[in-house]
Amino acid sequence: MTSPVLVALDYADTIDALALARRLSPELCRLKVGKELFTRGGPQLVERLQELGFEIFLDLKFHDIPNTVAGAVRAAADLGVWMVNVHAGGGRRMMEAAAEALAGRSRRPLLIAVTVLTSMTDEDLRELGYSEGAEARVQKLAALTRDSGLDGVVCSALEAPGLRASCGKDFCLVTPGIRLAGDAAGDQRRVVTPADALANGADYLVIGRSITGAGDPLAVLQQICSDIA
Ligand SMILES: O=c1ccn([C@@H]2O[C@H](COP(=O)(O)O)[C@@H](O)[C@H]2O)c(=O)[nH]1
Repeated sequence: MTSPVLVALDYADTIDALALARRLSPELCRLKVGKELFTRGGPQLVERLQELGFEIFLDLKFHDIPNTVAGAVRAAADLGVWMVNVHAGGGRRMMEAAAEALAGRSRRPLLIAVTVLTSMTDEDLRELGYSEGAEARVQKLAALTRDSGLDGVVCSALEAPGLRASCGKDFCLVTPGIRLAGDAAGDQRRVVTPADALANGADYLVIGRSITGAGDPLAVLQQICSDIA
């Protein structure tokens, strides 16, 4: 599997999610299961997607006290997922507890932390009381994530060049907010095309509605894969 594409299965119905998965191919993408679909389908749905041959990014963005997050990350690892995440805003002790929960496993998921959601702007951050903009805040949270022993971060591909420079080539950069040229941004604010995201240094591209909302999702996925090959 060399494709960097992670298709976000944001469905309200497990039947629709499984139907889309059956139209796609594990050769072309991994699948991301987020809060809505997991709340509908639970671990059984993740297992069914894995049985179809897909590696799963369990995008539940855990953010709680260290003991609780450690337990949640352990449960995700027991499910056999490929990647799991927490919120960097939970702080060093929370992230260290999450990393520690996976230590010593022969096979463990990649553990990454969300920095600043790609739906947020500098103005949104100001409203929350942060004086720095998204770029600076992402840098700060990524440094804390790396120092806490995690594998990488979720960020916008706009921040990828700076993070490559500061965090090195082995730090995993997972980038949602991906839009094909001409697609509506919707609720996303820091958006980048697939080719530009990879050129900026992203490792993985999270793509939801540009694929799932298409008339022929497989054709769009194939086009993206051939454009970035
Ligand atoms: O900062 C973040 C973190 C996670 N996401 C998730 O990625 C997908 C994006 O879907 P699109 O339809 O391509 O906008 C979605 O599941 C989000 O929960 C994010 O967008 N930004």
